[in-house]
Amino acid sequence: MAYDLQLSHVGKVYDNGTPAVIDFNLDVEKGEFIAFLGPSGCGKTTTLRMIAGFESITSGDLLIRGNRVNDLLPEKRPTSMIFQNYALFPHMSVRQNVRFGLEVKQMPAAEADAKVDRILDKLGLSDVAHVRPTRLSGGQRQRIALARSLVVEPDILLLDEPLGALDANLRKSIQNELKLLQRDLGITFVFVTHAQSEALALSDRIVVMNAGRVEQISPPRELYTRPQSLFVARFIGANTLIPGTLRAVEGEVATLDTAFGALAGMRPPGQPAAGAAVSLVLPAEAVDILPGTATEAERAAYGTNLIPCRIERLQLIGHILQIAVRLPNDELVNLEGHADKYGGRLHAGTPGFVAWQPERATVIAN
Ligand SMILES: Nc1ncnc2c1ncn2[C@@H]1O[C@H](COP(=O)(O)OP(=O)(O)OP(=O)(O)O)[C@@H](O)[C@H]1O
Repeated sequence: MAYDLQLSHVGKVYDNGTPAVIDFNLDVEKGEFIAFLGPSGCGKTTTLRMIAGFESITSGDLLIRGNRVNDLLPEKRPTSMIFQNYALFPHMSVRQNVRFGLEVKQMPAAEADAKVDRILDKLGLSDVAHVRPTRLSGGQRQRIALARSLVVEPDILLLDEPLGALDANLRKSIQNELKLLQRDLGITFVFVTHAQSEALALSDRIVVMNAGRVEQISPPRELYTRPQSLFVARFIGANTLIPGTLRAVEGEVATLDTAFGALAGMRPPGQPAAGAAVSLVLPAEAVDILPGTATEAERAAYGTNLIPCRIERLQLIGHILQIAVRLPNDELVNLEGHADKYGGRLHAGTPGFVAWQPERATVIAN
């Protein structure tokens, strides 16, 4: 398999001794959309800058299309980078901004003009080609930055929080544009964000980072439904974590002993031994709430995965029922479900059960 981008045991220690990135491994296929996601300071930008060549690599290897590029200058790499503030030249027109990279490459004028025309057209900027970017909106400036990066036809486009400066509505619409553009061009995108909704909406795979290390690399849905560490379970989605000790693993299902009795979920990665400290990760969307009046047969469908609770609050918003329940340990859990599913059987101030099927929850080692 030929990869577009490979990071093999890549590490970065800054001159002041800060270990910003530790043993980073990732193979990216051509045309993939990869997001680096994690809290502030976890090493996302440093990793992106190492790929671009703006930051040196302390250890490991960086390969682009099979060629080691550790020591290659940024302008010699087949990458283009978009910065959060776009770094447009204010004294140049949109067209001049976009054309700049081709001039640096000393491309013949006619060829450069044709390429610039094409990309301005593609991004809907032809009408403002002669305007200075300072007079344009955030969304338009974002598109100019994209045009300027894409006109040089990079193999890999690197984006550092490119939507961070936009308001929520514009962000949504540019997200869609970005995804369509990426599919259309078929080039590899590596995208840094600390907004999980953005990473989940855009990426083929997400790299979750924590304190310089990679926690998990997975497609969005898998990250959501099968977190592999407590950090990921806390960082992504809305999960309730129930601590316990591992009792047994049978096939794909693990049972753990908890303060609420024996509970079951999908087995953890690796081979933790019986008695190991583990947690059950219960995604909000995996939970069914049963009324206290549920029949024996209804309850039996969940095996031992039933925790008595008190239904504290119900609020109907459109056809979505928002439910707050209190567990026996006093923890408040917020859930929501389609109103039809509950058909008026739940009542605030009454007892109920939190219930789930084992395959909808995950057991992970602490
Ligand atoms: N030039 C530098 N010199 C020394 N330390 C640095 C430098 N740049 C970043 N760091 C440190 O390296 C670590 C990783 O920083 P980095 O900017 O890569 O994180 P990030 O995940 O991109 O954060 P953010 O989301 O806030 O941009 C942090 O501890 C940061 O303080």
